[in-house]
Amino acid sequence: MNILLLGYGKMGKIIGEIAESRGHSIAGKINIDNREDLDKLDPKSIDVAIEFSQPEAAFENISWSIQRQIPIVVGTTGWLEKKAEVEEMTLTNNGSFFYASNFSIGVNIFFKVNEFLSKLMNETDGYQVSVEEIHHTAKKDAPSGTAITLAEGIIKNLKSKSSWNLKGEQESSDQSVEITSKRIDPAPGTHIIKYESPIDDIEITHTAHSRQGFALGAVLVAEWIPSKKGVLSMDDFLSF
Ligand SMILES: NC(=O)c1ccc[n+]([C@@H]2O[C@H](COP(=O)([O-])OP(=O)(O)OC[C@H]3O[C@@H](n4cnc5c(N)ncnc54)[C@H](O)[C@@H]3O)[C@@H](O)[C@H]2O)c1
Ligand SMILES: O=C(O)C1=N[C@H](C(=O)O)CCC1
Repeated sequence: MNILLLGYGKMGKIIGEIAESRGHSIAGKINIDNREDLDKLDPKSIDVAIEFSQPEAAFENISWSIQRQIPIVVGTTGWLEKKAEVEEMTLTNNGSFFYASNFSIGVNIFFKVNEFLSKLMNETDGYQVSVEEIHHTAKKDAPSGTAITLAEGIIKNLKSKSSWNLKGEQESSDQSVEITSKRIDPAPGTHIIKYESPIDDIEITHTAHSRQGFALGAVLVAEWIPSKKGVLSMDDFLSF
């Protein structure tokens, strides 16, 4: 496949290496300082675009791809206020759009464990749930997209919770899942769910040791998406 990399920073570079090692070619490596190179590309020669840029850039990159009928796999976080607009654009243009807050297979197993645990926690009172995420200091958004997905998984399953808040930025309440964001180098991504009570604590953790798992997941989805249409997610891609 011929893959366009929209965003060629820490993630784009690893994705490019993995894609080439799997026999793919790279149609372009687009960054903030060479966006004009997009106009030199023949959209028909591109099989799929992979977008890992930054929150302010994602919407424009996604729109560019969808309007040219190029399937797009998006990992950029922190732009979700525009997701409904992108979904509508995808359907209007008969395009293919895939977003995941986290492409690691391990994290997607962790998402399911989180949902199962939060369902079980309806059976008892007295535990206070919270989410903590730890990432490197260059990360632009907080909370992480993964922490938001985890909080949404809790809200969907734990009857006592209906919203989430970022500690130190937004007010907390009894109905809210509090998320704490920490920035410590070189953390590629750690997420902790804690249920605390005076008697005991229950804690589950996912720790990424590198960015390799995120990048491999994005390439696997890029290999899968060209034959698919519509608004797609990890639940469509994974069989668990
Ligand atoms: N979903 C996942 O699994 C996952 C995993 C890791 C990172 N991320 C997210 O991916 C994004 C990128 O992470 P990173 O660590 O590679 O960041 P990074 O800062 O290392 O790289 C971002 C790159 O985007 C480029 N960029 C900025 N504006 C652009 C534009 N208009 N068009 C094209 N490129 C542009 C920058 O020049 C930079 O090289 C972040 O939002 C991060 O949260 C998601
Ligand atoms: O390094 C980042 O930035 C990461 N972003 C994603 C998020 O916000 O959840 C995934 C983990 C790494």
